[in-house]
Amino acid sequence: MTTRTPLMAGNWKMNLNHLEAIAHVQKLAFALADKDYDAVEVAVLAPFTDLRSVQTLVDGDKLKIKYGAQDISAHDGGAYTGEISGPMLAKLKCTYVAVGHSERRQYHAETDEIVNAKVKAAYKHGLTPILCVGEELDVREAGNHVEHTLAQVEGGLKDLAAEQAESVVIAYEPVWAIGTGKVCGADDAQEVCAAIRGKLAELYSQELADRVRIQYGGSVKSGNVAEIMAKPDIDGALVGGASLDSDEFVKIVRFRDQ
Ligand SMILES: O=C[C@H](O)COP(=O)(O)O
Repeated sequence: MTTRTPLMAGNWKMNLNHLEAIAHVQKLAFALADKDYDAVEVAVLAPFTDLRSVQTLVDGDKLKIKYGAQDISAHDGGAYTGEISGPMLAKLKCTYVAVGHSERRQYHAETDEIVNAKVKAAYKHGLTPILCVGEELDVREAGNHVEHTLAQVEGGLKDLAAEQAESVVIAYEPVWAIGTGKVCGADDAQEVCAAIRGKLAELYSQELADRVRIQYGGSVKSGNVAEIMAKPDIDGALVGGASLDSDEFVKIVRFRDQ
């Protein structure tokens, strides 16, 4: 049986300046112990302006917390005002980068083609993409949520070789459950996460599908994380709001105790 180490990632979104980021990571580092890191991989996805500060802290104190960015340019460099490239993130020793978050798709018109180009840019520079997928409320109400989400998975991974796809992290985030306090039921989340694993098996192989970590995201808190993590195809959480509270995020990391 394949064992997948759960990945608990805090997506800070556009919160915490670089000083607040240092204080926040210090609190996490103080609270988390080796036994936590043995059981769970812990990561923070910080705003670009925080990454150097987070890197300095993590390197300096040899912290086991991983970190990454919330977006990446599809381009390696050049005249793309405001963008941040893969080489820049790699230089900051980022491990992860979120790609195709619904807020990027919604507010920045990111299509599956753009998301696919960003996933490829991440791999090109040694970063692990967290490919975010999930349906809007009207799609769920119409009963098309599985089909919609699987199309995003396929679009995001288009033309990727198995050697790359085997390390991808997929975050299933139903848009209607993000920041709303409305959690997708654990059974409903499991239904889609199982379908995503099935899609990976179809695109690549069952062996590869069994190795890929699939997270759930959308109003995850210490009070609901255990139920979500009990589902066989859910291997972690992408946590927004609750990751800004260090005590709450530590409880989420320790989901087995909740
Ligand atoms: O990336 C994280 C998700 O958008 C979830 O955000 P949330 O936990 O605030 O609902």
